[in-house]
Amino acid sequence: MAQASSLDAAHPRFMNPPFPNTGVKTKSTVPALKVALVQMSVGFDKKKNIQVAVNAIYEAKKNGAQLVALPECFNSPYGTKYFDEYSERVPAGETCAALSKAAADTGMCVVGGTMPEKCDSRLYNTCTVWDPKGTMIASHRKAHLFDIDIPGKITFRESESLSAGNKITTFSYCGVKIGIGICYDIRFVEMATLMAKEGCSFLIYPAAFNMTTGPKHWELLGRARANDLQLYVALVSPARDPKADYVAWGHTMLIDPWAKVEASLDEKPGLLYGTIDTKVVQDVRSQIPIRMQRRTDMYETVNKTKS
Ligand SMILES: O=C(O)CCC(=O)C(=O)O
Repeated sequence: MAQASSLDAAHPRFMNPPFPNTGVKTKSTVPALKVALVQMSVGFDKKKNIQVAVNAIYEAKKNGAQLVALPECFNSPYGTKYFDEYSERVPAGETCAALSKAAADTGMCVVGGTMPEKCDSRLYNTCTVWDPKGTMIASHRKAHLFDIDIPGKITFRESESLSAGNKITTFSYCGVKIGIGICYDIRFVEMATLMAKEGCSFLIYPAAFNMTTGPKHWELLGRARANDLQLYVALVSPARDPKADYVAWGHTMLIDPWAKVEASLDEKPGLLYGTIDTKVVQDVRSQIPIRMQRRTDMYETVNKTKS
């Protein structure tokens, strides 16, 4: 079961003990992973953003999480005009140093939301992943750039300043194979399919939907990917700031392999806790065996990023 607690940088408060001592499947022979999803406020002060994230990582640890995930653009305002100024080399910059230290200090896996990454003369929207020793074990550059035009509602062209990544990113932690996509990446079922084909039971999407597509598609897409691939999906958003240039939808959520929303936040800052139980993944996949029933003689999704 997943539960929420509130997050405030200065005054952390706990609404619920997130992981009851008896509730987690310690006797199961298949892996289970306690996770915390951080819906934090993001402003113009980069150092403060990093500190809020680090505080949340410590709060997650105090509440028993083994893995903590931050939202898209957690160290920078979201907008093409900000990416260059807030960008850093990966893993050389202050943001990576803070994430590495927080992972090592807490002994948790930290999925570092996203940050603008500078590499040569290019900018990427990049998620870094840190193991409990503080070593970077994966990084994902957003592969599908958010270029849309809904007249009168929202026009956004990430490709004005960002370059796209070109690989599928998965890693293993505590026996659970995990895949990473970033925000708009979730709209592309092929990418999620390839992550599932690599063995993932859990997909994490640091994301920042907006006030137009958020209410229409946020939950729908999360549940669709969970249902298509029969796995857990986490959508991790910044908290909503109505005064920001780009107003995030919020509603961080964890969805189970039945495509049920296990728990979700509203638009305010908070931490969401839940358990990834790979036994549930196995159950759904054996009870509705679509993975065995695909007509690969008719169609197939192929990873072209590998040689
Ligand atoms: O797909 C959407 O509607 C929103 C995507 C987005 O905000 C992003 O990729 O940053």
